[in-house]
Amino acid sequence: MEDTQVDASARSLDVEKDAGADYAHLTNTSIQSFSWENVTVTVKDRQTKQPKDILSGITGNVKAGEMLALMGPSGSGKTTLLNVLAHRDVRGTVSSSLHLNDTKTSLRSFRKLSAYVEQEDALVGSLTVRETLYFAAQLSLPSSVSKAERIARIESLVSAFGLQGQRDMLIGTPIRKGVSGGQKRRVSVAASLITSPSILFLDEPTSGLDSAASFEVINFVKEIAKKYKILVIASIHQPSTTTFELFDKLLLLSLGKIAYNGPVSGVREYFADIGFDMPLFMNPAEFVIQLVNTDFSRDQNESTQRLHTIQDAYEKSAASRASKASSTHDTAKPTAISTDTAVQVGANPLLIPLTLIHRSFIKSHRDFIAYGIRILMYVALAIMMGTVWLRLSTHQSHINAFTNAIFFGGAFMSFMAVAYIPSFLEDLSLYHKERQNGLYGPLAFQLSNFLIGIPYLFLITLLYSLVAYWLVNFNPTARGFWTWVLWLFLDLLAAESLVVLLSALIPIFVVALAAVAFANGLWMSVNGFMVPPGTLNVFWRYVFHYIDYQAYVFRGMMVNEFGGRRYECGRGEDGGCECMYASRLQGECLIEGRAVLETYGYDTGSMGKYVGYMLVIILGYRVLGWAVLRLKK
Ligand SMILES: Nc1ncnc2c1ncn2[C@@H]1O[C@H](COP(=O)(O)OP(=O)(O)OP(=O)(O)O)[C@@H](O)[C@H]1O
Repeated sequence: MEDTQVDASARSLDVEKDAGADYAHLTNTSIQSFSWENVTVTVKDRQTKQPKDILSGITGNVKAGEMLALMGPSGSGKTTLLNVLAHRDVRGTVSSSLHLNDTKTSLRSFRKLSAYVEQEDALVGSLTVRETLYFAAQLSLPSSVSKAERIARIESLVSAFGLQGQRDMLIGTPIRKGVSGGQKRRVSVAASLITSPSILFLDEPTSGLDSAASFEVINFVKEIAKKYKILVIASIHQPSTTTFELFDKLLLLSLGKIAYNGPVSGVREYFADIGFDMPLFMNPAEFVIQLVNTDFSRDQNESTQRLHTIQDAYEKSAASRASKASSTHDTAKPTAISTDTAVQVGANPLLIPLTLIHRSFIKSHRDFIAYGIRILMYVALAIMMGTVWLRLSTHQSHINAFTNAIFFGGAFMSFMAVAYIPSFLEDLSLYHKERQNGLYGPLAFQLSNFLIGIPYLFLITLLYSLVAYWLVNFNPTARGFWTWVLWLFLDLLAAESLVVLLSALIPIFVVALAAVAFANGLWMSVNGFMVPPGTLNVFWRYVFHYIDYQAYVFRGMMVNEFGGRRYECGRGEDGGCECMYASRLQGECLIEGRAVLETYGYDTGSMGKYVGYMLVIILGYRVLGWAVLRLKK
């Protein structure tokens, strides 16, 4: 089952895998230094509503092949600084001066040159390690990078991160065990390096890992940084001593200001010089964090005083002067960044939806719980419906049962689209992370989501109809069957598009669930079954009935059943003919199905028009869904 196209193409080039172990293309030759001066971020304080600096005057730099640790107590501003440095969106007013080599950075050049690894892995659990890197390459590399080169990059990254043994292992889903937590992190970092960035940002790369796994992850990153001259900036909580010592530099923050900025090797000496001796055998990372943390101190005044002493000492220190000097620029002679050696990021936008469809396809056929269970649920529902309304006859006493079955078939099936919410929210979270990394936008996501849904929803429609339609004994003609399939398929397409719209708008599981259930409840009550359209009061009719996709599905299915069928009337005690609906065939003791339709105000023509309305509604939901994703950052 796991023998996919990806494996096949990768295997065909297996001969190159060892050649890729030391891959020159990963080497950064364009960026020698990245520096930042006076980074200040001001927000409107939540409580006082006054301007508040959550970062002020942060200056620093990192050089090719160096690894900088951004540390500080919780709330000290690490994430905010990391986001400013990575040119990501930050709440508040940002003032900063960022330089690559000696050149002021631009967002465009920076995106091409850097990669950002989020705290939470943005991985698809049902892909293998190698497939993950393959899709990262497909989504981020331009078509000018040949297939052989892609494979070489993948293989070199697999070996650089010590993942040879896990190459064909799944990342892992909640029900299928995959690689370990530390290996997952390594895959995330490796995937972000596929574009050969010069600067790598890591947000809490060791969170959730034990100290051995943390050391392993950071050690791999360190080796890569040294070997390929990559500049690494990582925010990190409390590393163990050995992990801490892997970093070259430390930028220690507290309450938005610098408490220390300099070599890791000089921490002990520096703090001893300003009057804070580090006990022997103490983890230096723990020592410095405790020193600048004011949150849990018994004596708040004392800890605040101590922090001010440390921050003032840093301000006056040689380390601060050195940092400022190396972050100041000779703007008269800027060194141009050679963009020809910098990687060209960006896959062909036309191919991105195809790559996303390919990825979803692998995910759907491996992730049985998410997809197979839903199919089984629909088949079970079909059996339930077919046996409840079992073999209805064309006697007039079954007309109501037919109508109820039609309502249930359309309305309940669209209601069950709520089962798609968890899977969609998972895809949405991956999309948000990949969008932040500049891989693709809402259009590619919407398009691929819609296209991948089509065969799947058609399969559900067909399975459901094959069982339920014939068991119930709806209009037993091939034309009748396929017309029913068409309406149910459109129904599910609309229901799923509604799920996408509402879940994109409110991406919280329980709230999205409530919103979709409410919307479906509304569409059910005004679709014409509960209250015939002619009787429905004007507000509900004009505001909601005409934009209710379930109304067109109910109408279409009703016309399919009653448009051309006849039903036998009953016989009274005197043996006379008693028809529930009057029609031209009353003399033959029959009811023409159209008489049933008339009570709802339905005519039998214009099917094309109503199918058109459905397509407009589906398109409308998708366009709105796209707009929501576009507006939400
Ligand atoms: N509007 C605001 N009003 C007041 N304080 C704010 C506002 N916005 C952000 N902050 C504060 O700015 C600080 C910086 O947050 P940031 O997430 O960068 O810290 P952090 O060091 O990454 O924290 P953690 O380690 O807990 O993730 C926090 O203390 C936060 O409460």
